[in-house]
Formats: sequence, structure tokens, C-alpha cells
Amino acid sequence: MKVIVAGAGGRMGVANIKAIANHPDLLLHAAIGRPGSAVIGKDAGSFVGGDALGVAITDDIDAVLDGADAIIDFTAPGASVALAQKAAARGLVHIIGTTGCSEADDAAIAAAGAAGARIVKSGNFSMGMVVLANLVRQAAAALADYDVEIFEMHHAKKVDAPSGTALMLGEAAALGRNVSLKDKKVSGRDGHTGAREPGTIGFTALRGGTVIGDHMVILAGPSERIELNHKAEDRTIYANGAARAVLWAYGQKPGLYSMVDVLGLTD
Ligand SMILES: NC(=O)C1=CN([C@@H]2O[C@H](COP(=O)(O)OP(=O)(O)OC[C@H]3O[C@@H](n4cnc5c(N)ncnc54)[C@H](OP(=O)(O)O)[C@@H]3O)[C@@H](O)[C@H]2O)C=CC1
Ligand SMILES: O=C(O)C1=N[C@H](C(=O)O)C[C@H](O)C1
Repeated sequence: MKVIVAGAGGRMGVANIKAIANHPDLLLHAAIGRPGSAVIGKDAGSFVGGDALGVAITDDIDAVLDGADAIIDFTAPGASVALAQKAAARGLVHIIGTTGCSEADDAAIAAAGAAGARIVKSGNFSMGMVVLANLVRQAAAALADYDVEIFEMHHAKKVDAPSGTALMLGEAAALGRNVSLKDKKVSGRDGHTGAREPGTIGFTALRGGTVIGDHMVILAGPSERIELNHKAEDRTIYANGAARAVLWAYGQKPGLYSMVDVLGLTD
């Protein structure tokens, strides 16, 4: 399958180019950078420190869509919405790792799925995190009166908070309790907050250094607490998950899917 990597100059763009270059069933069809970026014109393989791939990074997505099967996109919300619309027009697979999307962005992405794109979107593409989210759902359901708090820490360059993963874990806890995260979310406590309101789901975000991604879900009850932890050690876990999602989505009908669908997790 022929894959376009968007955001080629970014941290995840580099990881995605490497993952495709090393994948037996995927071929790098094109790599896209932002107009004006210093990466435009460089060979994608050499840029990520490997062998030359004969694919020059371009800023012209429309010029490389012919012949492509899929787009892997870890960029920014506006770029992901625009790419979803292009994927819909051509029935392409579109893997979206971008976080920080607004409700309107998510609605536009869902509309692109309904209009012909085969989209897999996830706040986290690592296998371990998808399994952890499943465990959080089960724990939140079983310990229905325990306080759920979600902690995350990321590198100093991250621009959105709470992280997409933290929100995904919050959604899993909310699903386990049959409530809406929107109604229960409490983020960034400061000052005289009053006592914790039972049933809420709390979020704390830390930023600093080069941390790739630490997440912890705490279920705190009377005289005990459970801590469910995940620590990312390398961005290849996300890139490998995205590659796996490409291969899975190719065989699906148009629509919007998650990594739970890709892994076939039902419980
Ligand atoms: N779901 C998952 O598993 C994971 C998701 N992420 C998410 O992926 C996204 C990217 O993360 P990361 O690689 O660390 O970030 P970077 O800032 O390193 O990379 C983002 C890339 O996207 C490009 N870009 C940004 N805005 C636009 C735009 N409007 N049009 C075209 N290109 C654009 C940037 O270009 P330029 O450099 O020129 O600005 C850059 O190359 C984030 O939302 C992050 O949270 C990250 C890791 C895992
Ligand atoms: O920006 C990042 O780096 C990451 N973003 C994703 C998120 O927002 O959860 C996934 C991972 O935690 C790294």
C-alpha cells in the first residue's frame, strides 16, 4: 500500500517515515511538509537518518494524491480536517493521530468518514494504551463510587492539554459508568475549589523536558487506591500502531473508526 505521511518534519512525521520505510507491506508514496518549512525538497529517507528513498518532501498535497492509498497524519487540527476532506473525495484511508481537535473539528472529520474516507482516529496509537483504556473502563464500572483522577506528563513542546490520551482514558471511565465525560470533567484545579464533587473525573497536565508521554489513571476509594500506569519510551509505538491501522482500514467500508476497532477489542 502506498502511504502519504503528513507533517513530515515533525516528531511523529519522522517516526512515521521510519516505520513505513521498515515495513514490508507499506511504501512511502509521498511526504508532506508545511509550505515554507526548511524540510521541503529534502529526501524523506535521508531526512530521518536512513537510506535515501527517492521521495522529496513536498508542500503540494494535491500533486501527490494520485496513486496514493492512505494518509498518515499527526499534524494539527485544521490540517487534519482539510486532509480528511481530501481523503473523502478519493475514498482514501486516513489515519489521524492529531490531538486537540474541537467539537467542530471532530464533526467535520466524522462527516468526511460518512462522505467516503476510511478514517481511524485515536488519541493514542500504541497497543498498550488501547488495552489500558479497556482496563480503565472495566475498573471504573466495577468501582463505581471511587474517585477517578487522570494525570499526564509530556514534553515541553506539546501544545494541547489535557492530552488526547488523557481524554481518551476519561471517555473510557465515563463509558464504564454510563455517564458523559462532558458533564463530569474537571480540569486544572486552582484556588479555593471546595470539596471534590462525587462522580467527577479529574485531569492534571504537566509539561517539561523531553517526556514522550506518561499517563496514570487513579481510582481512589476508602482506604485504598488503584493506579493504572502507562509510560511511552519511544515514538515507534505510535508509528507502528498507525501502520497497523492503515492495513486494517484498507479492508473496511468508509467511516470513522477507533483503535478499539482495529484491535477487535470487545471486552
Ligand atoms: N495519537 C497518537 O498516538 C499521538 C498523537 N500525537 C499528536 O500528533 C500531533 C503532532 O505531534 P508532534 O509530531 O509531536 O508535533 P510536531 O510539532 O513535532 O509536528 C507537527 C507537524 O505538523 C505540521 N503542521 C502543523 N500545523 C500544520 C498545518 N496547519 N498544516 C500543515 N502542517 C502542519 C508541522 O509543521 P511545522 O514544523 O512546519 O510547524 C509539523 O511538521 C499532535 O497533535 C500530538 O498530540 C503525537 C504522538 C502520538
Ligand atoms: O503530543 C504528544 O507528544 C503526544 N500526544 C498524544 C496525546 O495527546 O495524548 C499521544 C502521546 O501521549 C504523545
